[in-house]
This record gives sequence, structure tokens and C-alpha cells, in this order.
Amino acid sequence: MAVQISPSILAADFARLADEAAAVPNADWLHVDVMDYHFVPNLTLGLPVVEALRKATSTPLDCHLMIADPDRWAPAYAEAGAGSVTIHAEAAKAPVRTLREIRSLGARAGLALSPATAVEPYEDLLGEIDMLLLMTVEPGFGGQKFLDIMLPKIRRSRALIERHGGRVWLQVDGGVDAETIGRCAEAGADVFVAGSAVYGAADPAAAIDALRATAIRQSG
Ligand SMILES: O=C(CO)[C@H](O)[C@H](O)COP(=O)(O)O
Ligand SMILES: [Co+2]
Repeated sequence: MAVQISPSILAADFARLADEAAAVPNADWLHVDVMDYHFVPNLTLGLPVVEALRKATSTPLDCHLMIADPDRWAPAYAEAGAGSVTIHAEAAKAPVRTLREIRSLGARAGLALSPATAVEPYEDLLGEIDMLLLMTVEPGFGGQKFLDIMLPKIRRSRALIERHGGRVWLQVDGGVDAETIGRCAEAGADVFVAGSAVYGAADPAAAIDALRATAIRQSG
């Protein structure tokens, strides 16, 4: 398992996104939280900003769509140049079709599960995805406290992924910081989203190095 860090620009200065992307040259991805005021009670950014960011940075974009109609909109994010497009299982009406469309457009396809959504019903979809995203807070806002009750789900997801060949990345998102990342890594996560822990730090790049070192130390 290769550890990857995906800083969330939700915690960055939206007026200076190009500079904020440049501040994390050691990031594997830039996590872009798209919220539409319907799937979650918050509104962030959409396609025009993703298109602009794509031109402003060479770091691949990891788009996390917290929107009510991902079947309609997800392909456009792949077309806009996102390296990875993740849809929520709770929102998608035709997830298999949408995941296949994302892949056919050249992006990695991700499936996200909110805290109360069990992973087991999605076992048969593992062959359709490149990444499983487990929310470790309720989706909608940055800066929330990590939900420890998600650790068993991270372990169960890792076991399912290994049973299916170990190809799918396991991402955790929400409240991941210097204190919680080790437990997530030990439980089997390999891609770590961190918003406040990176952009709230005096030196975001140094924060990424420290998170990565802890995750590597704790990985099984
Ligand atoms: O998807 C998200 C919220 O819905 C964000 O990616 C997540 O909350 C990151 O922020 P932080 O690390 O501050 O919790
Ligand atoms: Co996110």
C-alpha cells in the first residue's frame, strides 16, 4: 500500500487558489470538495473553478462530488480534466453507469460512503471503482471532529478490498490530522484527505510531510 496525501482546498483561501495549490508541491492530489446545497447543507464550488484550477496546477485533482445528481454531472468533471472523480453512493441513481462513464473519460472512478452507509452492499461494485472513499465525518463541512466509530468500517473495507485483489485505493476524509491519521493507516486506509490539518498549519508542505511520515509508520 502506497501512502498518498490529498490536501483539501476547502480549508484554503478561495481568493488565492492558485497560490494555495502551489503551497503544497509535495501533495499527491488536490482534494476538491464540490457541494451543491442539496446533497449537503453547504455550497462550495463547481465546474468553472475545477477548469480554472486544472490550468493553474499540475497536481492532479481529486474531485469529491457531494451533489444531489452525480449521474448528470460527474462526467463533466472528468472532461474538465479531474484525475479522479468520486460520487456518493447515497446520491447516485445509476452508480455503475456513472462510474463506467467516468473511467471511459480517462479519470479514476471513486465511490464515497457517508458514515451511516455500510460498505458490504457495495462489494459487487469494487470491480467498477479505483477508489473507495469512507467519510469519517458527516459530509458538508471542513474542520469537524474525526468519528472514531468509523475505524471498524475502515478495517472491514480493507479486508473486502484485499479479498478482491487489493487494487482499489481506500481513502478517508474528514477530521484527519496528526493525531488521527495513524489510526486510519493502521486500520488500512492508504489515501488521506486533510483540509484543516494542512491549510490551517503555518507551513502546509511541512504538515503534509509530517502526516505522510506518520501514516507510513503506522501502515500495516
Ligand atoms: O469532504 C469534506 C467535508 O464534507 C472535506 O474533504 C473534509 O471535511 C476535509 O476537511 P477537514 O480535514 O478539515 O475535516
Ligand atoms: Co471531501
